[in-house]
Amino acid sequence: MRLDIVTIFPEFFGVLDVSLLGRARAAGVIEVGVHDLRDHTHDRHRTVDDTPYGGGAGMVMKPEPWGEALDALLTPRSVLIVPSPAGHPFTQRQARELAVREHLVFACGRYEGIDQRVVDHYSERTEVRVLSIGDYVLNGGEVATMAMIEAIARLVPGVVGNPESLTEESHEDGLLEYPSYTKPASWRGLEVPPVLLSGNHGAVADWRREQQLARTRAIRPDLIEKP
Ligand SMILES: Nc1ccccc1-c1cnco1
Repeated sequence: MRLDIVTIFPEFFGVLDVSLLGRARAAGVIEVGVHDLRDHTHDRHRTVDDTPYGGGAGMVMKPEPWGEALDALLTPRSVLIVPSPAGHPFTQRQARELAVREHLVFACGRYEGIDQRVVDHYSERTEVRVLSIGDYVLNGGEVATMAMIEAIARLVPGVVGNPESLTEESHEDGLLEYPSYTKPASWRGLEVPPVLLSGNHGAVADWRREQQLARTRAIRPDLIEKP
């Protein structure tokens, strides 16, 4: 898989050289390119934004630099991902779908966003996904991009050492994960649930499933499909 990121803060992604993704890059499983949007400006001030048509506060990112930057990166097999508070929810299902794609290009917008014609133009030519990581306001797409890259990259074969560890996790099966415990069996007067010490694997599996359902009902009833 190849990831390309376009941003006005390329230094923000320096951290990708360490952590899980760093190993994946070293193993050649994932290639990452970070590109400065300002390299696609041609004025003395390297301008990437301007005032919004129709008035209003803030600035909008100009379409021309984005057009030049994305033309240089996108191929018909790419997916253009645009983080946005107005996007479709980024979910584990999205992460799984994107983890098997060849080429992801992330467009990190700032200010009040990117001129809408950029999404409209590329939607005619390639797959575009406008995605939100949650219902809150960030200053730009970089943090959202980092979160999505971590969620996606860890699903790419060869990135995580033990693929088993990818299955029993929250949202992987549509439910929240069960509570976990380790030694000591007693800590500050709190005991590990006895079933987990019983050695009865069937009983442990049943208990864990019950815990998943109870937790999901209590914390995220929205995740439980309506009949
Ligand atoms: N708030 C934002 C501002 C700019 C780019 C993305 C976002 C975003 C993405 N998911 C939630 O918010």
